[in-house]
Amino acid sequence: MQTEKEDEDDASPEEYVALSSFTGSGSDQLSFHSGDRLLVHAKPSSEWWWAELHEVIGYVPARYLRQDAAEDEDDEEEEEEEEDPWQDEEYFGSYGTLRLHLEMLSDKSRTEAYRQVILSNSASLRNKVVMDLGCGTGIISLFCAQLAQPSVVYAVEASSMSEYTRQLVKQNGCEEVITVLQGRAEELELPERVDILVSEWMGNCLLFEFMVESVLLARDRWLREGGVMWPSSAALTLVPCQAHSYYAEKMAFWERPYGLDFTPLQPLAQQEFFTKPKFSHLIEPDDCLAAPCNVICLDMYTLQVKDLEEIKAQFHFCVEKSGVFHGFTAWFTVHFESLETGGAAVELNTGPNSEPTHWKQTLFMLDRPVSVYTGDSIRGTIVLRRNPVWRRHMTVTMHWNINSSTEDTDNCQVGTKTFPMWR
Ligand SMILES: C[S@@+](CC[C@H](N)C(=O)[O-])C[C@H]1O[C@@H](n2cnc3c(N)ncnc32)[C@H](O)[C@@H]1O
Repeated sequence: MQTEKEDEDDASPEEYVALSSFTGSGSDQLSFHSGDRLLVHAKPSSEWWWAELHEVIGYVPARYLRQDAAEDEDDEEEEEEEEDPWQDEEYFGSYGTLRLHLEMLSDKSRTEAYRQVILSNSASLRNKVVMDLGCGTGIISLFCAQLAQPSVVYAVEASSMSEYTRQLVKQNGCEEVITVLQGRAEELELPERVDILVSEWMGNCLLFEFMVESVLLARDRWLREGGVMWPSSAALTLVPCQAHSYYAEKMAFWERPYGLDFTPLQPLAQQEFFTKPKFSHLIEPDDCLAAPCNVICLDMYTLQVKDLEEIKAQFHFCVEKSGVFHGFTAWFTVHFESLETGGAAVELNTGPNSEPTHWKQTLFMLDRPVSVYTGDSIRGTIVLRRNPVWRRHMTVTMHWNINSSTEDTDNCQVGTKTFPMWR
């Protein structure tokens, strides 16, 4: 009797087209460019397939491939009917429940930053028209109505939470000022342009969920000439770091549990725990091996939706203390410009030197830790590539190069790794 796997191996390879470029890490992953045609020989897991390109064979991430449109038009039409690339039902479904709103409102640093922006700009907000895009429970709109005197706040919310937002607005006596509009911002009509567009759109590693696209589209459509964006700019910060306890918990554990050698499970552990980034990581400032560096800076006035497809930056860290380089940690900061003459900008920093927020930080583990020494340099690039199909997802590719500072070694170690978030 043949096993399923043998059946698969015997089948003739299927042709797939690459939706976007991919740079393989390690010797068993295959690199390819957008539009390349690959022959898939086997699908050992739902995430990684065994494929061939120009007579070279290796593992490829399944989510980068799609069957040829010409061959499979009917299937594709069916698929597209079934699956929304924005996954709005799931996305807005989760914002229709209290769990996420409780998490966000309990995050004092986050919520207080918005409160502070409004309070410190209350004089300038007088008689202004405000849009609060993705108002959720309406907290930012309520701050505007209570702490300043805008002429109107359009509180836009696509999830079913908006029904409660209306009640909260009424309950707090703000119905004269706040107009709650239920629907996707992209599909709504406002009676006028706005002076201020405020939104809390940031996701893990700044961009995940890509709500920022809705904000940019609303800016182009509804913000009046000279109007203000809050946040006004955003930065992604990166640092090479140690992660001893996470490494011990997920990888070193298999070295000798109960006195037995379980190391054959380590490659599996690497695939299972280190392929995707770890959200909700809290890095100790002491675990930073170098000074953190702002790798990406986005200007919310000039950023374009098309810029989000691929954001690439270079980094150069100078190792400040010897240790084990387990990976990179990323976090973001947003700035809110002041409207008052001489007023200070407000900053919301989600890094390890500020009060922890509900985003915490994002940890990207290398496949193998590397010892580094004071004076070594770590140079490289980071590329945030939006998923061409699943529009709320992206991959983060890091390429790095460690140059030793010690004279007796001519040691240059190079690595590349692509992390899906999540597809
Ligand atoms: C991160 S939450 C912020 C909620 C609220 N502003 C706060 O600070 O607590 C983002 C909210 O935006 C809503 N949202 C996301 N994209 C939207 C869009 N295109 N149109 C309308 N609402 C949207 C979500 O349903 C969610 O409630």
